[in-house]
Amino acid sequence: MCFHQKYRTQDGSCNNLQHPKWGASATAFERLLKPAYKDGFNLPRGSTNDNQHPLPLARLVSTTVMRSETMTLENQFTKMLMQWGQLLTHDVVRTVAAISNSRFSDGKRCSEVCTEDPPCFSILIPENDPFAQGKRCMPLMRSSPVCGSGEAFLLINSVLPREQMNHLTSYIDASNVYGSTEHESQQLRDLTSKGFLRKGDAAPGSGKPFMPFAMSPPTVCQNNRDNTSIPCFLSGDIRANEHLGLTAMHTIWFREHNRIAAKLLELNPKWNSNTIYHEARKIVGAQMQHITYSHWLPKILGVAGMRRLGEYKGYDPNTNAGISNSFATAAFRFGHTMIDPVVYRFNKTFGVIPEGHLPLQKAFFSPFRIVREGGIDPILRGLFGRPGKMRVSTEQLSPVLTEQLFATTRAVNLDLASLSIQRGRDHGIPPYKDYRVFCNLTSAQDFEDLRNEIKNPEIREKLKKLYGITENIDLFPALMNEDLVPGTRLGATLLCLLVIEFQKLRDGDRFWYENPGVFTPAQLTQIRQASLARVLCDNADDITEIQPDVFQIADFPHGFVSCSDIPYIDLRLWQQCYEGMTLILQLMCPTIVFIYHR
Ligand code: HEM
Ligand SMILES: [Ca+2]
Repeated sequence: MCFHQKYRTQDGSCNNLQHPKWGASATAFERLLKPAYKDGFNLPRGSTNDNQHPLPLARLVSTTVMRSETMTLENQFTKMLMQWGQLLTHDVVRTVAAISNSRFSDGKRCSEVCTEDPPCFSILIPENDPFAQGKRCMPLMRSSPVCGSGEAFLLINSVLPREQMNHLTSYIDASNVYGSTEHESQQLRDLTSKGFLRKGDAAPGSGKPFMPFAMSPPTVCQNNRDNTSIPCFLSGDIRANEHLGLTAMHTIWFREHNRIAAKLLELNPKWNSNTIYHEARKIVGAQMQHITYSHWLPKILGVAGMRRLGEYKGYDPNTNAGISNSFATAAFRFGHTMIDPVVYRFNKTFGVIPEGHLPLQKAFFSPFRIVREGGIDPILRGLFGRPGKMRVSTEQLSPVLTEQLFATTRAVNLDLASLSIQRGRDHGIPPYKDYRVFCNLTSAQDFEDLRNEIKNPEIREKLKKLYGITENIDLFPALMNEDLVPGTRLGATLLCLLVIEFQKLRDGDRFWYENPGVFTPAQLTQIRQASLARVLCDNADDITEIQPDVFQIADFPHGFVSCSDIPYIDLRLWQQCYEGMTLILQLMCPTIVFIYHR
């Protein structure tokens, strides 16, 4: 039963009143196309005993068409374009992982046995792999299936194909700050205060708080090699410590909640702690939606994609905003091809800090570098003060990601490209060819038929050598190897898949910030003032100058303005009027408050 609630639930349920589970946490991913499993319902295509249409080893695909030593710099956008993409990912998708990393049959670790016995689906390494240093496999465990899926019922001659689950609320609702379940949100809230999030230690200098630490059990972050024992930070999404840029962004948004909560409390001393919490949460989520759709997406989708996305026409209760499996497992991983292998760290004048820049592998799961090496500001300046990595079809993932992923915290290094390819097979993602048809592109019978989207003949030749027939081509590597549609940062099929998903996330969200009634018109005008630059100015330790659009390259001091010149949300529009007023005065109240404060 859904009651008409004023605020989003913590787990996203009851956003759609007719279909309460749409977009909710811990529900199955949507499917754009029927899943493709070897046996029709459970076994991944390309598992080793598949000799009908043998697929190349995921790792071989990775080293052949996904790994690149060279990198071209963006000519328009900063590293923040990548960073926002990852933060956004962690608002909308986290696949529920396997419940164990050991073989069910005998408890041996998947990383040791290198087999495909459940839940292991190990990534085998070709013998002549030049970078593998003698390893036989990288561990991968199959994602948890939805209970009862992946089964054949012989008696009634029916199958339920294996489906995977999203742990997060699909909606862009800042669940990366607040958590995606009631339990998570309670752990993050300071229940003794009036609507604030729990704080950690104070940052030296500014005194602004870090996020609290995740206490017991010991976290992966304590594993760093200098024997310091700084645990991971606790946030709404468990991946917040994955690398320093992401952790810095989480810190900014956690502080933004408390900043807004403090202002709302000042304006409305009578509000109770739940009202403060939910009003602040609503404003934070709305800002994330606004930044995503007004500032970030236009740079990714370009004019062509934004036209296809169309204007917002109001909430559509028939649209299911649940994330689709292909978006999680392939399409939105396009961000992996925008990762620069260096974490830049700048001081106030954009000189390098004494501790220096960092190779990316030293930035994985290392919150101690935030606590001990100058806080979040240097990392944030590195994100908006440097051009990003350009998406180029011959330059995909840096070797840091294909050879040294999580090297500091794991016994066996991982390869991000192999993980995505193997994960696609684990999830039964149909081949690239089928998505082309779904997107109204030509059906590729032959590798030559890919020439409009994958222009480089060498890449087509490599794909042909790897896959043999076009029916075999995995979705992820093919999407990544498409040439960019002019004015966008995406290839043709990828553009189609992202437009569909972002339409659903907007139109299927009853609490979408522009949906009439969610905010008053005057409040909405204020939300539209929001920018990431403003959030950085307000919540970094000491960032006083910034470019108004932090995704756009600016070369300090050119293009930078003082923070006092960046528009802000005037929270006085959230001041509630006095109780006992007549209806007409209550309606006019926000305007009176506004004029009064001017
Ligand atoms: C340094 C930056 C990043 C690192 C180290 C990283 C690492 C990872 C890892 C290890 C996975 C899990 C792979 C698997 O086991 O299947 C993953 C998943 C994913 N990543 Fe990233 N990533 C980064 C940035 C990004 C960016 C910029 C985007 C998008 C713009 C992105 C989108 C995704 C998506 C959509 C998934 C699937 C999530 C899921 O289904 O649970 N990532 N990433
Ligand atoms: Ca969410």
